[in-house]
Amino acid sequence: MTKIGFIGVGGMAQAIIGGLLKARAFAPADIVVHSHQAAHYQPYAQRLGLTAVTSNADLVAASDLVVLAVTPNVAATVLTEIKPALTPQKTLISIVAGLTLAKMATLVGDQQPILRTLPNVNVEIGAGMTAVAANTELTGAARTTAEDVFNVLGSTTTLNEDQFGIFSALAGSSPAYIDFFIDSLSRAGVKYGLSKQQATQIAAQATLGSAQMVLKSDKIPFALIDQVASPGGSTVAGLLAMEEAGLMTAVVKGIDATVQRDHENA
Ligand SMILES: NC(=O)C1=CN([C@@H]2O[C@H](COP(=O)(O)OP(=O)(O)OC[C@H]3O[C@@H](n4cnc5c(N)ncnc54)[C@H](O)[C@@H]3O)[C@@H](O)[C@H]2O)C=CC1
Ligand SMILES: O=C(O)[C@@H]1CCC=N1
Repeated sequence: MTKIGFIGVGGMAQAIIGGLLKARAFAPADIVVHSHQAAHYQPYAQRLGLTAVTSNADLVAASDLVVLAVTPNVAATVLTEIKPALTPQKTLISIVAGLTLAKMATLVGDQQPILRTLPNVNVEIGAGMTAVAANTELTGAARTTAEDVFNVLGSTTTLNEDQFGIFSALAGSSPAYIDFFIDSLSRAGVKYGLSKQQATQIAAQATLGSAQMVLKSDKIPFALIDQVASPGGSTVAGLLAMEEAGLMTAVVKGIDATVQRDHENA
């Protein structure tokens, strides 16, 4: 059986592991974990029945797929550390925002098959959106095996690396922005007397249904807006007030700041 190892067991690694376990894509024991704080990963591994190892090198030795899930500031150090344990039979999968295939190859060698990915947190419930880019060493069955890790966790799209920055903003960071929007809707509901719990359920379901409608419909979002905004009705009044407060500009400015920081971190 293919074994998948995670270097770094923070929020994102746990979202991926949770999604893989829910999809029954890997047996718990075939998921190997290590991070620099035993107190964090050992109880987690024990609770889920994962295999915990005590060093990054041991993790690489025990894994066919090695997922780099550390923060960007330590990624280069970790790749240099694991280089001696990597072989061309193993696939290195990075989820680190801003870390290019070329930079990884300089640290672990040109022969290493590598898949650069950018998943989002919704992989945890099988509703993720993940960008993938493979280097020239990753081909055939090995590439399929690596990409399938993310196919079982939701949708995937192959992207040129120069588009990872905008993808990271639109899909990687946006769950936080969409949660912000849902919370704003829900807070408005509380203002009008709904309980926070009920208002959040209503706002979240309306957001979910609207996203599904955009994906299923052949209409663009602007046409769907017109379908909701009845002539002389309440929705158009709300839309105009939101736009007067600068909703679209606020969203685009937020994405600009996200993309800029992603470039700075690269
Ligand atoms: N949070 C998200 O929604 C997304 C995060 N990412 C990327 O995922 C990566 C991890 O992000 P988070 O999980 O949010 O961060 P996090 O801070 O929750 O997790 C980082 C993990 O790395 C471990 N670590 C640090 N130094 C280490 C070392 N030398 N050896 C082994 N493990 C070490 C930490 O103990 C921790 O478990 C980042 O590179 C980020 O860019 C990518 C897409 C989405
Ligand atoms: O905030 C971050 O840096 C990462 C990248 C995409 C989502 N979270």
